[in-house]
Amino acid sequence: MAGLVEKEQRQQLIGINEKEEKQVESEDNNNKGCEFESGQGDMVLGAGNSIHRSGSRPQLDVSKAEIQGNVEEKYPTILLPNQSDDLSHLALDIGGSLIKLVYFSRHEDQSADDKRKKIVKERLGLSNGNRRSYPILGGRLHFVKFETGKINECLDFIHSKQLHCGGPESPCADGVADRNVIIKATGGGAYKYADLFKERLGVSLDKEDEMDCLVAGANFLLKAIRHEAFTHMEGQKEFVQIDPNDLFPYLLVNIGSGVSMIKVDGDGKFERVSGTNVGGGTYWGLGRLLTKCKSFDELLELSQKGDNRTIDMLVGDIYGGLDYSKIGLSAATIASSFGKTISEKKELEDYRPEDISLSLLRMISYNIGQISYLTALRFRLKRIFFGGFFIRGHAYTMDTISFAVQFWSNGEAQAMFLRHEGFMGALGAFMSYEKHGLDDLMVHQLVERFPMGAPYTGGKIHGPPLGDLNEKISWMEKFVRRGTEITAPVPMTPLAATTGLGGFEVPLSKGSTLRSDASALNVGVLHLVPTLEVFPLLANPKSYDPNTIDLSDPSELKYWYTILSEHLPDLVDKAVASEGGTDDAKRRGDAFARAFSAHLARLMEEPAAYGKLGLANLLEMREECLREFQFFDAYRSIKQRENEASLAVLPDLLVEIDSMDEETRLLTLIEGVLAANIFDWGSRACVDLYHKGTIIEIYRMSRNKMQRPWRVDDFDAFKARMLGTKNKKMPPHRRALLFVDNSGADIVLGMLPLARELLRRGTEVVLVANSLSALNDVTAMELPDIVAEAAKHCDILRRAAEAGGLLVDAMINTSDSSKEKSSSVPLMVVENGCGSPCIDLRQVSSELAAAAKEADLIILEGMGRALHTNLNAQFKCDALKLAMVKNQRLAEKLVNGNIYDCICKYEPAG
Ligand SMILES: CC(C)(COP(=O)(O)O)[C@@H](O)C(=O)NCCC(=O)O
Ligand SMILES: [Mn+2]
Repeated sequence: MAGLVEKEQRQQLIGINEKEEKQVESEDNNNKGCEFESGQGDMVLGAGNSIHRSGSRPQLDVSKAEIQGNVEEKYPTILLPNQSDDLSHLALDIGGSLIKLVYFSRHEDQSADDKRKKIVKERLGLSNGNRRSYPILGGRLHFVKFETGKINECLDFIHSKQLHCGGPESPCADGVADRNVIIKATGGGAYKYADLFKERLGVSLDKEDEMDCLVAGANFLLKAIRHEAFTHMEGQKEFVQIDPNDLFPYLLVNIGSGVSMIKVDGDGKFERVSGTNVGGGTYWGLGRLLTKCKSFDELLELSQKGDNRTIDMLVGDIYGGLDYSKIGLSAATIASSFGKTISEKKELEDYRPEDISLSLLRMISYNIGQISYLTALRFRLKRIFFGGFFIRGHAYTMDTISFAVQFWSNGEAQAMFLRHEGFMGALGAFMSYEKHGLDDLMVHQLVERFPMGAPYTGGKIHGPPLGDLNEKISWMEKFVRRGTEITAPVPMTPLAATTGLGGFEVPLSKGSTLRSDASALNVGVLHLVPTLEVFPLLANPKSYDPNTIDLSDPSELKYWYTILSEHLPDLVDKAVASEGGTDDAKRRGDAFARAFSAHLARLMEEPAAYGKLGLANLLEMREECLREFQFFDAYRSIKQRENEASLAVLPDLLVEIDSMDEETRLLTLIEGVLAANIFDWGSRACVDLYHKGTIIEIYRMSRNKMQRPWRVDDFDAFKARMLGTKNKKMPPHRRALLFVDNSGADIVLGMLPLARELLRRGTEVVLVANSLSALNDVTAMELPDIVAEAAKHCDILRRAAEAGGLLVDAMINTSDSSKEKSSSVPLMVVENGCGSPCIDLRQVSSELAAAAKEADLIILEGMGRALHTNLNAQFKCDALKLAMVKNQRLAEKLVNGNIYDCICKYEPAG
């Protein structure tokens, strides 16, 4: 069994259902090839060790499969030791102008094979029984596009990434697939280019129906991606929260060359109920004839500089400049598209192509919006989602459609758009591989992250997202060599004003800032983390928003952009030093700085590029970006130094604390946590302080300054719950989750002494720490060693740590300590599933979710976890939020206070 658990770190875990499990077992026993069926499709075990499957389904090698965990479980997990990591897949949507690719790559497992995880699993009774019957592998979904006219670039890309063979880990001979590999594809090009794919890559394209794919893609996006749908009115993008349980029915309007209106009633349940032949093809066709434009994008770009009033007949033209207010029409409303051209003695050449393009665009968008609304009305559909190549993120198009829907519905209905709309078909094709299990993925299992590579390059790059580190660096260098600034693609400025009553003013001149199609389809990389769960103690998971600071306020965004930009040189120095200051590290440091700056610039231009942007996302992006350039722990040596210094004074602190009465002790402990939270390498002000004294001097100074009342001071209420009052005795909490923050004094002199007090009172303590490093935050990997060191000076900690299985080595040495172990409540460490200074409780590790089930007290510590995020979060159990505010602006904004003010916010279970 132990061997199995260890293997789990290296091998993928695959859940199968009962029936299959027996078959796998029997296959494994007699090791003979035979066919086995599953509810999900056929897989054929070949003679020998490999498995062949029919059609295009993923290949699983189930040879030497072992059941992991309890065989009595309904859906036990099995290990597939011979299954390689190459369950990568690719699907294509080959349209007339663009080829869209969706492909999957496995996560590199950054988590180490540590004993802590094994113990936590045992203690918390964590099994893999909740995994579904088919695997969703941890990995990333990438979205890439190419111009169809440059299909060879697309083939080169697939070839370079070996996507047609199953990913870089399983290259195929001479770059041509040696077996009959079949790739799912949709769109007309799946027919047109089938031979080319066969010739160049040796693969066959399995054609999937376009509409099936479209609907499957839309359903997946709407159910599984948090900020997928948005409204777009008068230039304002607003994300709409879709309840996946209340999605159907809806109207999907796909605007391609023509327009299809599809009533979607469920997964795979849809009907094309209407449509119009006046669509994208009409705009492009008529536009080409009338303006001589060479491409759709060029035509669209022209419209940016257009004034349709020279072409369209407006209500004001008919009514002598007045509104026709009796029927609700403003003077600026278009009475007749192109109507003005009949009354004038002008020829085509007398009109500006820009104006023609805008008139056409407005005519067609408006018409589609209107018919869509009427169709929705006919079928009593509340929601209308628009997608298709015609939209391609173009703000003016979306505004016009939205306007039409709003106008004709009297404000009752709203048009919605999808961020990944350009990839719906490709995603749907991808989902038609039956074993991915993507269809029942849930929002909390997907994390959208900023893509590295192409997106920074100004919108005209059709190249691949960058894969390995060398590619990333050489890509950066390419730009440096050329002296090209890495710029974020500039979004369109969609600020066309309306006149209110049914007509648009002329759009602002924005020809130079139009974001062309190539970048409009940029979306993040979707990280699939099947083990993530919603934190079970959230009182209102549906309305929970982790971010306290809303970055949709431009001045707020500008402030944090400046802060993070200013921190950058120092961070790069730390990161490079943490890797020994080698030339390679310097090169990576430089590349990281450029990539991060480019991301920041991109978000400044278009904050909602990857969904709703909060401060926590920015702080996480910085950490993700460091990891992309292989800086896994930039503050490694600082953390070590601070841990050692703090552990040296811990025994004295504990003696001091133990000499106090219960009440003074509790207050001193809370003060201690707040004071020690000053050791924060993410705060500019604090870092400046560290030059002025030693760790211990600063800690003393901080403690001496602790003066109540704190800026938010609920200590008395917390004390009453902990110690009771004269009239009311209170039982200890059963289990407390302590979300710890920084290394050094923060954990050693702040949170551990508090944990010790809780343990002393009979409360189990679970220290919740980061899975991956972020700034100087302590990680779950590091904590057992720190606890072990502290335990050398303290019996309470030692016994609890032993009871919690934390002192594994110590337990092995003292065999009879197991009896003693039972005399204490346990102290445990769990990872939180994040690698950021903040925490989004919608997506936490399964360990934490399991630990939370017994918990009745939560203590969130630090600015990232208790202020930037979760300050307003409500919990089902008692919650204490402790932090020192180490930023003047934040102090003013959140608590009307000053830098170094403290927050002690206690909220009893609701
Ligand atoms: C990154 C942090 C949230 C970390 O704070 P912590 O959670 O460690 O208390 C915080 O240091 C921060 O918000 N820093 C940026 C602001 C500044 O430099 O003032
Ligand atoms: Mn921190």
